[in-house]
Amino acid sequence: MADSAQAQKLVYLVTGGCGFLGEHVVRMLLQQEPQLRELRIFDLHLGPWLEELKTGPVQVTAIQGDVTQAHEVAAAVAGAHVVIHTAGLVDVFGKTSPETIHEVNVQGTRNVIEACVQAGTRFLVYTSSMEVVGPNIKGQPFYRGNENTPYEAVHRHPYPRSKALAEQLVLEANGRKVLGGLPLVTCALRPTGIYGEGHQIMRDFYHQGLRLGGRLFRAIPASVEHGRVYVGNVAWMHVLVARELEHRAALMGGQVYFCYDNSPYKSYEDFNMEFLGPCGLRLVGTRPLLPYWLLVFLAALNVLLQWLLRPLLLYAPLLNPYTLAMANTTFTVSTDKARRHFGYEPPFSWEESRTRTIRWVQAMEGSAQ
Ligand SMILES: NC(=O)C1=CN([C@@H]2O[C@H](COP(=O)(O)OP(=O)(O)OC[C@H]3O[C@@H](n4cnc5c(N)ncnc54)[C@H](O)[C@@H]3O)[C@@H](O)[C@H]2O)C=CC1
Ligand SMILES: CC(C)[C@@H](O)CC[C@@H](C)[C@H]1CC[C@H]2[C@@H]3[C@H](O)CC4=CC(=O)CC[C@]4(C)[C@H]3CC[C@]12C
Repeated sequence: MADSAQAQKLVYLVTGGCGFLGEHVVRMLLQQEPQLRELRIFDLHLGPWLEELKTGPVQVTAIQGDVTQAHEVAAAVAGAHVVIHTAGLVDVFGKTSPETIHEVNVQGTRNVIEACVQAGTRFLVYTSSMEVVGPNIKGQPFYRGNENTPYEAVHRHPYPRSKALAEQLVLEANGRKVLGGLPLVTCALRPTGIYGEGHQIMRDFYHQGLRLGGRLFRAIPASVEHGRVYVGNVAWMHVLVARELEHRAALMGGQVYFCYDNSPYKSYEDFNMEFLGPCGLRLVGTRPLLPYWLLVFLAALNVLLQWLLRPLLLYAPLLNPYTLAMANTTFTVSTDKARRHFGYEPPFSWEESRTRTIRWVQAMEGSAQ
């Protein structure tokens, strides 16, 4: 990338740039990256909001494309200095087949890596996930863990498997010679459960609560903590890593970093109520209203119903065996590796993150407030 002596401006490519995280990364780059000359936004589904971005000083290029198509990826990467690869299928609800999840998340990532090598693009930031680590299929807790905490990462579900395989490809690609002979510098960021404006699962919980008369029913013990991180802080970490990779290649290249901020450790459901409560919903029960065995049965019933109804409609409820197991296993992160390696500090405090998310829920159509 250009050093301070050069006036050269940079070309960034964000794959998945129209997604929940991707949109925040795109907007953060436009606000916070002074070296940006062109921002390419590559996505299967382009959002109409992109048009409003084309009035600024940075050239914004929207590219409708599919990461599973190597030639489309190669065309988008050609000439880029930095690639931020967020595109992926985030499906733990059985909406897509395991093959499709693998094709997008693994082969798509392989296509991005090869495109960087062929094009001479030297810096690649990959959006990995906490799920690469866990919770594992044995339900072992990961309590205030960090990037070096020993943990048996064992996955059967196609989503975490695909993220683990893709992350491995990215880290192994670090140091490969790209066109021109210089080394590729890669880095993987592992967000915990992201929340904030645009979070579809939060939207689903909210609408479920509205359908149930303003109530949600506790299914998970309050003692089971799940790490969460605000989308704006995750976006900032991506921007900062992309900027620092060149100057700190020896330290950061081939590394993984958890995405973290000062969001409190709570159960998944109690954390959601930080935003849904002020918007008129109530979480019924100080402990799970149903015994765990019954939840397991209902989750399995949902899988059967999904299979039976598939020829007619997509039935993909929040409760299934995987989501129940995830929600019931503590997974929290406590680390400062990103601060130590590239000076990351979360720009949004917990209070700001909470306020922004509440305002977004309140603005949702059909709000109870
Ligand atoms: N949402 C979360 O809590 C977390 C998400 N992540 C990761 O962050 C990344 C972004 O996730 P979200 O923003 O939540 O998901 P999202 O579904 O909102 O965004 C993903 C974007 O990728 C695009 N995409 C999907 N398949 C594509 C393909 N074949 N070609 C091109 N674009 C394609 C989608 O159109 C979408 O715009 C993913 O890689 C996910 O694994 C990691 C940790 C937590
Ligand atoms: C129905 C109840 C049991 C309810 O509590 C289920 C909650 C469930 C939908 C979520 C619990 C944990 C979430 C996952 C976690 O935040 C880690 C993730 C990382 C990602 O990369 C993508 C999203 C997710 C898998 C996230 C999905 C929703 C949960 C399973």
